[in-house]
Amino acid sequence: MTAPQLNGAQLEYAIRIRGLTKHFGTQLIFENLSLDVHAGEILAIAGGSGTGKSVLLRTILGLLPFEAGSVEILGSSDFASLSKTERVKIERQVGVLFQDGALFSSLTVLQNVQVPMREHLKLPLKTMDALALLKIAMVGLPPSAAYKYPSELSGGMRKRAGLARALALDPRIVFLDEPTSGLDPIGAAAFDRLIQSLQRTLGLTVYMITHDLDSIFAVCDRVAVLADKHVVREGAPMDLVRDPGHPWVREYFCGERGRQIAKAS
Ligand SMILES: Nc1ncnc2c1ncn2[C@@H]1O[C@H](COP(=O)(O)OP(=O)(O)OP(=O)(O)O)[C@@H](O)[C@H]1O
Repeated sequence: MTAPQLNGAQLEYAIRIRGLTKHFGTQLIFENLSLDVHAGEILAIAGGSGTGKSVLLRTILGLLPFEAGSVEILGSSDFASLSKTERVKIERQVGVLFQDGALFSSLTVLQNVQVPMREHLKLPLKTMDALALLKIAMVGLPPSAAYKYPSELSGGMRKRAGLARALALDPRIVFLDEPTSGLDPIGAAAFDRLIQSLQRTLGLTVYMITHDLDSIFAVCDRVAVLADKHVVREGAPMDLVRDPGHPWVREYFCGERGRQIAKAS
């Protein structure tokens, strides 16, 4: 596993969040939330509905403002204080797979994968075609999928196409928003294996929002649990089973299904 580097030095943390406070109007979403994402790990973000998993993702990506705290990505200064040029440099090293794949319906898979390339790289079309086909193969799609439109693909294939687009610029961090939701258990397990193999081969840091206990135990190095407006528990999945430390964690990880999966893994 190759850890991300900054000016030649290995980075310990891919993301560092400190003292984050965020409101929507009068609704407090995060209060003094801190979280470290280790370089080269697969981190699951879990928590009940409405605890802010998606808001945290969008906040890290700089898509939502916040009132206090800091977000550092790949050894940068606080993301919010970066110049436009510095932000673009970081953004190029980050890939995102949104929940529904967020593909453009009027573009083929190949064209979808090329969207970030067109935005950030100045390459001849032939080179972009070759690169996009490579990414499409990397996520386990057949070459014929490249020329299909999203509506012509199964849900699992759309997720893979979205992942190919997230990998378009060879990112160092990949954010996945519920990557296995809507997939049958076999498709979900195959997608988990794909993520793990890409993470190992490319040395990626993976930040994955998930409700899927199978995924958490199969591929995640650590889990961070959101509740009560901050991260209430983080650690290896088995550590959370042994020592839940919070009622939601106990209910989720130590219920019958959690215990069964933990026992089998
Ligand atoms: N743009 C917005 N404007 C106002 N409130 C918002 C906005 N986006 C999210 N919220 C609120 O922030 C809270 C956290 O929402 P979020 O979508 O992050 O939850 P979640 O943990 O991802 O939930 P789920 O697991 O159900 O997807 C919710 O109360 C939601 O209503």
